[in-house]
Amino acid sequence: MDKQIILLPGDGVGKEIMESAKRVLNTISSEFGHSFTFHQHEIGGDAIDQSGTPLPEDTIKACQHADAILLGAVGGEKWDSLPAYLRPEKGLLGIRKTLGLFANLRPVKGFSPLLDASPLKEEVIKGSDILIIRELTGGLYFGKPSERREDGEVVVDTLYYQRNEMERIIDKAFQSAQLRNNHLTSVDKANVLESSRMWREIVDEKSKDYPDVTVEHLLVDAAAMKLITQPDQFDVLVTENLFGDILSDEASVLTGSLGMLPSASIRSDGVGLYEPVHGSAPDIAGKGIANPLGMILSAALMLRHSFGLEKEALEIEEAVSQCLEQGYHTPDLHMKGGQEVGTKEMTEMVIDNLTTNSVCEQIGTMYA
Ligand SMILES: NC(=O)c1ccc[n+]([C@@H]2O[C@H](COP(=O)([O-])OP(=O)(O)OC[C@H]3O[C@@H](n4cnc5c(N)ncnc54)[C@H](O)[C@@H]3O)[C@@H](O)[C@H]2O)c1
Ligand SMILES: CC(C)[C@H](C(=O)O)[C@@H](O)C(=O)O
Ligand SMILES: [Mg+2]
Repeated sequence: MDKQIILLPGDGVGKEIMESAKRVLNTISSEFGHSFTFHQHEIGGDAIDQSGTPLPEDTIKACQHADAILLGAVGGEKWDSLPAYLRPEKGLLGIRKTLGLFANLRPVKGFSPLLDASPLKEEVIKGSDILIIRELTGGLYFGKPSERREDGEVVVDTLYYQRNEMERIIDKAFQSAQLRNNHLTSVDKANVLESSRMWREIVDEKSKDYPDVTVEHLLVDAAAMKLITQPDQFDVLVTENLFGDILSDEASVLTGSLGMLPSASIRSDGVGLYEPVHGSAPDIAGKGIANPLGMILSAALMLRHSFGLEKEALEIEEAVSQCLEQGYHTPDLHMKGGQEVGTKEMTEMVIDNLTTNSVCEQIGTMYA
């Protein structure tokens, strides 16, 4: 299979972990006889430094013509004092919006060797397997106006959604629930927000089209509590943009580290963008200790979702699982025993396991 893949390493640890993903994909392509061609472009702070904008035109064009996109992370202190419209994060929001990537799938699946790496009790997190579906191109992130008023004393952010923007993500969530365990939790703040009332109304309307799916509504504050006290109550969780951002970082605690979570940003058809859930981690950037697994697992999601390469995706997931079973872990994973390694060594171990795996064991798909 011949594929053109755009790499957007971005800033901080983004560059370090992108190298890991590229190496793993090169291994997969030579093992399976595919041809992946990589084209690297700038986004975020890196792009501001090079071209004065967080999302250059040539990056947009390249992404529009690609088969898939991998993104590392954007942001960092260096650019913190820039006005909001020029910050690195605008590059990420811009590419998501420009490509119409309204559905962000964030699978939260614990690997058993990491049960003791979480501060939560083993019996609580055991078997955690949740698919968070986050609306990605609407809500507070994109509503206008978003401004500080002239006298400097008033600020406004606008939570704006059109009905169809809610309908399409809710449909996606019901369909994902049907491919998993037919249970959907919808998270909102319908006791306060008008937008959440419309959201809940749509979920109830849509549930008639998916009679096999049981639906539970939760208010976001209670959902945040239940996510880490009774994670087994969740299977597919759907929510709007900001709630999904916050809940997914919280849910990463179930897996032992934020560095473990992959994600897929997609639309109904066309190109998909794959990115770990975490950011540029300025506190550890440049030290060679970032956990590359969220990025590597994002590459596996890309193979599965954009290219239909299920076997190859499973091979990567299995190789990651084997590394952890062998005790290899980066410092963010507070595993008892085992061997602490850096980004490069961890990547090396994944590649080692990939090249020695003769049979691919089915470990279940990361998301439906
Ligand atoms: N997708 C993205 O590009 C993205 C996502 C979140 C935050 N950000 C940006 O990143 C910058 C830093 O934000 P933050 O510090 O709040 O969040 P962060 O996700 O970068 O880091 C939060 C904590 O998690 C740790 N961490 C994150 N990824 C890790 C990894 N792969 N391995 C080991 N530890 C890891 C960090 O060291 C830090 O302690 C900000 O500019 C923010 O806007 C970007
Ligand atoms: C960097 C930021 C704009 C981004 C978001 O809030 O969407 C990040 O936190 C994420 O989760 O992908
Ligand atoms: Mg986030």
